[in-house]
Amino acid sequence: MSADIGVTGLAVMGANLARNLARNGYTVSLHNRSVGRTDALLEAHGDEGSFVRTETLAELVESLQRPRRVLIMVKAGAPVDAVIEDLVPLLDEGDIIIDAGNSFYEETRRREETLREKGLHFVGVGVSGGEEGALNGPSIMPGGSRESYETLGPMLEKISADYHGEPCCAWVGTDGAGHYVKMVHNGIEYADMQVIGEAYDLMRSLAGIEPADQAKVFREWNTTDLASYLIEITSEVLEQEDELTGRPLVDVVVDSAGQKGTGRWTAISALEVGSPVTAIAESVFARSISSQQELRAETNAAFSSGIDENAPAAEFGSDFVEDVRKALYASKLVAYAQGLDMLVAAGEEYGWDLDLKSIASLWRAGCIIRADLLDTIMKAYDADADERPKNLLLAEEFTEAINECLPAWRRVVAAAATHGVPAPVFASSLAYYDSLRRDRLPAALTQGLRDYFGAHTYQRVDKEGTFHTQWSGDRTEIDG
Ligand SMILES: NC(=O)C1=CN([C@@H]2O[C@H](COP(=O)(O)OP(=O)(O)OC[C@H]3O[C@@H](n4cnc5c(N)ncnc54)[C@H](OP(=O)(O)O)[C@@H]3O)[C@@H](O)[C@H]2O)C=CC1
Ligand SMILES: O=C(CO)[C@H](O)[C@H](O)COP(=O)(O)O
Repeated sequence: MSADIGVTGLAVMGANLARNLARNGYTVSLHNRSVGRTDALLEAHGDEGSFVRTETLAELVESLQRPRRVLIMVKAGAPVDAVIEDLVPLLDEGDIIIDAGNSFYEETRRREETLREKGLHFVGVGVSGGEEGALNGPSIMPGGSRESYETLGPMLEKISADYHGEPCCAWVGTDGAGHYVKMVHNGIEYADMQVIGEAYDLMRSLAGIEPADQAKVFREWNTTDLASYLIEITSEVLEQEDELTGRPLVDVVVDSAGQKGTGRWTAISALEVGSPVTAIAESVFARSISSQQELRAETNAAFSSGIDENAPAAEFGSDFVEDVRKALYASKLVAYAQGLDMLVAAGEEYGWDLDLKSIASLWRAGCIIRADLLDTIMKAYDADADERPKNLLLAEEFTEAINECLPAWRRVVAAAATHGVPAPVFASSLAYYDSLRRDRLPAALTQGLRDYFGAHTYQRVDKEGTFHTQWSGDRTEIDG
């Protein structure tokens, strides 16, 4: 029997996607560089659907119906190129290679261009949902040609997460657009997790709420406008007790956050397209600082917080917890606003007509950043182009929410600074909001300084033109 699709790369994600495809009625050919993974999958789950066991890529390709669809789910980077190099001589014009890993979008653009010249479709697909999502329905963000989506789309939509009858899968744009959207999803994921961490740290350090009690707080928050997958699993992580020591498990986990690259790429790309994703970038830096273990230990020994130990203890009760919830929600909105802004900037840069409403719809289920607020985000972009908000914060629902959270947000950032608890994303999100909101920024002074030392010129608020002042000369202003 010829298979509908081949999957190569059967670690956690590939194996679960293959099972998901088979459970949905597709015949799936299986391949992995080391055949042990293929056999392990067949042994444990071979009865879940129709699978074809193959040992080589040639056998995999041979087993597929045309046009052939080969889904690669290997480690991002050089392994993807290695697999493509081995696959290409085995394929014919019109066949489709799908890279569903977390590949860097520029590499996807390069691969797509090279393979297009050979008559092959190369589809970079963002997949989110981790192990569980890959099996039961992930959020899927496919790029590549529209033509390839006609063949591939129905299959991807069928295995994607279902949000009230709608698939969390839609074509997002050509070449690297799918991987770009997934990358920004992960950037938001970084910020979302960081603000959760800051809320936890503040409630623990200032209000003395232990992890098991915080689990209850997060569970309660999950019934508010913060409701989301990450808030839900935070309560589960916080209530977990370490079997070995009886302590909260979170206390015996090394406080050094890993990162595989997507957050860093988001920050780099944002700098390149000129999009100020301060919350996302700060959350990447927060992970970097956390992993500077030796420097942190030395600094911890060298400095104190500088807080007056004899000052009367401040009260951090239930009002503070509610303030933290509001600061968390406002900062989370900023992270989404920044991620979506960045997509608009990247769309202009790379020629993608990214539809923010559709993208928000893909994130409503299956993915790590799924949250109730995505429904509201979708509605905010459900308008004619000239009526869509320029920034998510300007959507009516969110303007009201920010106004409601603002006093609490300021109190929390002030408390964090006063008491020496780092809250980089709470603080930078507030600064972002204030920067957008203020009528004048000190950028005018920056322009003056640039003009002073480099004759970079400036514009005036009261007349057209470009001007230069002879700052160190007779101080006259001349046309620039
Ligand atoms: N884990 C997650 O939650 C998520 C992961 N992703 C992305 O999905 C992809 C797969 O992730 P995951 O399942 O965690 O697996 P890994 O990223 O750990 O990759 C392991 C797989 O890559 C294969 N591989 C590595 N090097 C090569 C090579 N040179 N040639 C051929 N195959 C190679 C391995 O084969 P072998 O068994 O022979 O070593 C194995 O099948 C990655 O891009 C990841 O970033 C996306 C969303 C969520
Ligand atoms: O894509 C994912 C979730 O959406 C992966 O889990 C990814 O590994 C998360 O990034 P990092 O490992 O850098 O935290």
